[in-house]
Amino acid sequence: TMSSLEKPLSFDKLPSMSTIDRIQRFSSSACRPRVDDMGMGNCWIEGRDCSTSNSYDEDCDDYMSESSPWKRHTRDKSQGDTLSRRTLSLGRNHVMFGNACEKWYFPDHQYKPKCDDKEKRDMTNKCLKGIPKFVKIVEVGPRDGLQNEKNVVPTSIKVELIRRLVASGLAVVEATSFVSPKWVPQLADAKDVMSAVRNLEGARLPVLTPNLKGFEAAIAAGAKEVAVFASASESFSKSNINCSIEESLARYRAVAVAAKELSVPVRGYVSCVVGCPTEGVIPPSKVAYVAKELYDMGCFEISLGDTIGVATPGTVVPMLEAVMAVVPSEKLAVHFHDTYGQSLPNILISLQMGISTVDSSIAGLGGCPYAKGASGNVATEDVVYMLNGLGVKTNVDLSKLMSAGDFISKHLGRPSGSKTAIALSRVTADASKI
Ligand SMILES: CC(C)(COP(=O)([O-])OP(=O)([O-])OC[C@H]1O[C@@H](n2cnc3c(N)ncnc32)[C@H](O)[C@@H]1OP(=O)([O-])[O-])[C@@H](O)C(=O)NCCC(=O)NCCSC(=O)C[C@@](C)(O)CC(=O)[O-]
Repeated sequence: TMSSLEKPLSFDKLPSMSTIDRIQRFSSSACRPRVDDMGMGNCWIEGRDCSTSNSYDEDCDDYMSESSPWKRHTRDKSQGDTLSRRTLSLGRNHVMFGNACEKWYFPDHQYKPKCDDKEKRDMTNKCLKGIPKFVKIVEVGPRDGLQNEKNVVPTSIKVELIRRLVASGLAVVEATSFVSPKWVPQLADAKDVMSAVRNLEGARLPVLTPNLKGFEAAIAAGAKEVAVFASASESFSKSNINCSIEESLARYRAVAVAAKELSVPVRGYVSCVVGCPTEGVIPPSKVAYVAKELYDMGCFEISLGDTIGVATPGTVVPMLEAVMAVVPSEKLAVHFHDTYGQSLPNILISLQMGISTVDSSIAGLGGCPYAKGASGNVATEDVVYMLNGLGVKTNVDLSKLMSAGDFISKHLGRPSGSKTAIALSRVTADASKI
């Protein structure tokens, strides 16, 4: 039996707007305590001073060149004051939830390297060195999430969800798919969704297009960016888009040519980058081949999808190494499903390898109708929480994001799939009783 702490929150306990408001209040700079009020001593101030020294960086470079063959691709080569940026951000994160909870979020041993303790400081930076300063999050909930819902979500709810996601600061929100309504009835209202959000400002709103027919319909509805989706598994290609990998690439070349004429950016997906529901293990060389084909036809970014969520860091590393040998890391994104709870470690190792674009889905919605057993994508709230903790910028407001997650979870009538959303709603509920 589960203890009360372990029980998932029931629907009626989901965070209410007043909870969100409380978080907002906690996170406002007006309430920010002084650094030394935060129970973290002066270590971060000291950390900033120390981290600017050259030897610090050189130590890290030695480590990276010894143990990280992918180093040449990382964007973030010299981060003299990495630690201080992470400190400031950590401070914000910390403040957000108040002193009462600090011991749960930031155990002493994790984030308190002392200046005179060179070994500890080096260790911290060896682990954080490759991680980019900024991560672009591509929100795929309205598309990848809602395509898999048993009940079709009304157009007005989809539109409101997209609005809220954009309002949270997400710069890219995948809005819908112009695919066959016979194959994916959940997104049969693509035209109406797109027409309603086409003039929304502040974010790019790409849509999936499996062929020229879909591309033309998308453009007619007002889409300004599209995505094509190939697979590294022959059998998944067949079951998802009813053609072989080569046939799909030929279709996508036609889409890429048409898009180029209109200056419409095309994103490329590769599915089943680690495993396939029918073929099992997929060799990294196959993934690299498909990724390179998409890149060569003009895709500005290639998203590597662990469609059924079987990857672990142990399989992500060789897969990324193979792909990075043919496509630059800054053109790559990772797209993890959370079937085995491996998404966050998979993302972390991807960041350490220099990836700086991460796909995720609000409230962990998602799955693929043609990949049985695949669970939702990694939850955007969980990704933002982790990145905040690492001091990586995302420009996403976690409280507004939670409001979007709350909105869709309430509509779907089930608790959020985001552990962060559930935990924060508990924390703020507890705080309100103090
Ligand atoms: C690719 C097709 C269309 C081939 O489907 P098909 O049946 O082989 O297509 P067809 O060319 O033979 O045409 C059959 C009918 O579909 C129509 N049709 C043809 N194209 C379109 C279109 N674009 N929009 C609307 N209608 C279309 C076409 O006009 C015709 O209509 P009919 O004459 O029978 O009335 C179909 O298999 C399909 O739509 N598949 C989409 C499947 C899908 O959306 N899967 C989920 C997204 S992929 C994913 O989730 C993975 C990802 C990206 O997230 C990454 C990861 O997690 O790994």
